[in-house]
Formats: sequence, structure tokens, C-alpha cells
Amino acid sequence: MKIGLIGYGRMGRLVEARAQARGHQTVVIATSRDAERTAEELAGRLQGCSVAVDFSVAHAVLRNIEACARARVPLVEGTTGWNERLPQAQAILDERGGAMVYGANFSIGANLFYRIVAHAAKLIAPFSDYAPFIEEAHHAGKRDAPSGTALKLRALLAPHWPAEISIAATRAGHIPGTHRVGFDSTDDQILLQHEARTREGFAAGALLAAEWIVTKQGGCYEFSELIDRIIEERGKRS
Ligand SMILES: NC(=O)C1=CN([C@@H]2O[C@H](COP(=O)(O)OP(=O)(O)OC[C@H]3O[C@@H](n4cnc5c(N)ncnc54)[C@H](OP(=O)(O)O)[C@@H]3O)[C@@H](O)[C@H]2O)C=CC1
Ligand SMILES: O=C(O)C1=N[C@H](C(=O)O)C[C@H](O)C1
Repeated sequence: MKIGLIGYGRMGRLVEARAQARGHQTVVIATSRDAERTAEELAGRLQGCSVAVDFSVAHAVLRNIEACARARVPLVEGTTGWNERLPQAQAILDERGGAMVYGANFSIGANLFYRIVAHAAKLIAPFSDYAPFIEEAHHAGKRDAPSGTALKLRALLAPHWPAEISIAATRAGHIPGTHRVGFDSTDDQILLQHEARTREGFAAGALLAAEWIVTKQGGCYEFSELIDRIIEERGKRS
């Protein structure tokens, strides 16, 4: 694949290294130096890419989605902090026939964790003494809080607990990404945790998503849907 990288920081560089190891090529790199470019201008730069991977900043995401859709380049959207703009993103993709796979967390483990948390929520909710809470911890350089993954976890719990669910965010040192979901009762506490050891898992998932979205003509997919398909296929085989 000929990859266009939007964002060339911690994640962008890692995606490039893994992509090269899999025989792909980076042909375009866009950074904060491209911040003033319009969607049309960025689309011009992305012409000829087979796929784009965006790990940049939340305020640039709609422009990046429009640029990819204009250039007819399928997009892997890994940036977090733009959840409330998803309907606008979908409208852009619909209007221009673009293809995008997005996810707050591209690690396979975190996506399996979503499934475990959803199941735990269903199991525990009928026991009214238990109250859920979320904790997340990340490196000091992370801009958004709560993390995109914590917001996704809250969305999984919300149908079972109508009251606001507390999310505590820690920003310190070099933590790649830890998420905990707890259920607290008078007598005990149930604690579930996903801890990324490095960022490699995010990069590997983003490449998996890139190799998948490149085959799609259009549409807006959440990465967890892709994981659901993989779980289903592997379940049939075993
Ligand atoms: N979905 C997932 O699995 C994961 C998501 N993330 C998310 O990815 C995003 C990036 O994270 P990370 O790599 O750690 O961040 P970094 O701060 O390390 O990198 C951000 C990059 O974006 C570039 N940038 C800034 N403004 C613009 C702009 N207007 N247009 C294009 N590029 C721009 C920066 O440019 P410059 O180099 O010039 O500063 C930099 O290269 C965050 O939202 C983070 O939450 C992170 C890890 C996993
Ligand atoms: O910024 C990060 O580093 C991470 N961001 C994602 C998020 O906001 O959930 C995923 C991961 O935890 C790392």
C-alpha cells in the first residue's frame, strides 16, 4: 500500500515503521506544518495514496476526513477527542462516497476488553448495590481527557446505569494507556483492567484496519465491528 500519514508523532512514526516492515510505503506525511491547508489543498497532497492513516489532533479531524473523501483515499482515523462530531463526519463521507474506519483504541486487546466489559455490565446491572466507575491513565503528553477509550467504555455501561458514570483521568510520565472498569458494592469490588505495555498494539491494529478499509468502496465503520467479524470467523473455525 502507498500510505499517507496525517500526524507524524508518537503514533504516526510507529505506524510507518510497522508498515515498512510489512512491505508498505509511506508516500505522504502531513503534520502541524499542514495545519493551515484547506481540505481541498490536503486532498491534492493525498492524491495517489492507497490509504491514509490519521493520528493527529482532534480539531483537524473533520478537515482530514473531507480531504481523504475528496481524494477518494480510504481513511483509518485513530485520533481521539472528536466523538461529538461523528454525525458530521458521517455526513461528509455520505456526501462524497468516502470510506473510513475509526476507533478510539486500535489494540486487539482493548477491543476484546470492550466485549468483556459489555458482558460484565449485563451480568452485574441487575444487582442494584453495584455502582460502576472508570479510571484511565496515560502519558503526560496526551492532550485529551477523558481518553477516547474511557468514553467508549462509558457508552457500553450507560444503557445499564442511567446516572452519570464517573471517569478519573491521570496524566503522568510515559504510561502507554491503562483502562480500568470497576463495580463497587458495600461488600466488595469487581475490577477489570486493560493495560497496554507499549504502543505497538495500537499501530498493529491501525495497519490491520488499513489493509481492510483499502478494499472498501465507501462507508463508515468502527474498528470494533472489524474485530467482531474476526471473532465470528475464528469462532466458526474452532
Ligand atoms: N486509536 C488509537 O488506538 C490511538 C489513538 N491515539 C490518538 O492519536 C492522536 C495522536 O497521538 P500521538 O501520536 O501520541 O500524538 P503526537 O502529539 O505525538 O503527534 C501528533 C501529530 O499530529 C501532528 N499535527 C498537529 N496538528 C496537525 C494538523 N492540524 N494537521 C495535521 N497534523 C497535525 C503533529 O505535528 P508536529 O509533528 O508538527 O507536531 C504530530 O506529528 C491522539 O488523538 C491520541 O489520543 C493515540 C494512540 C492510540
Ligand atoms: O493518546 C494516547 O496515547 C492513547 N489514546 C487513545 C485513547 O484516547 O483512548 C488510546 C490509547 O489508550 C492511547
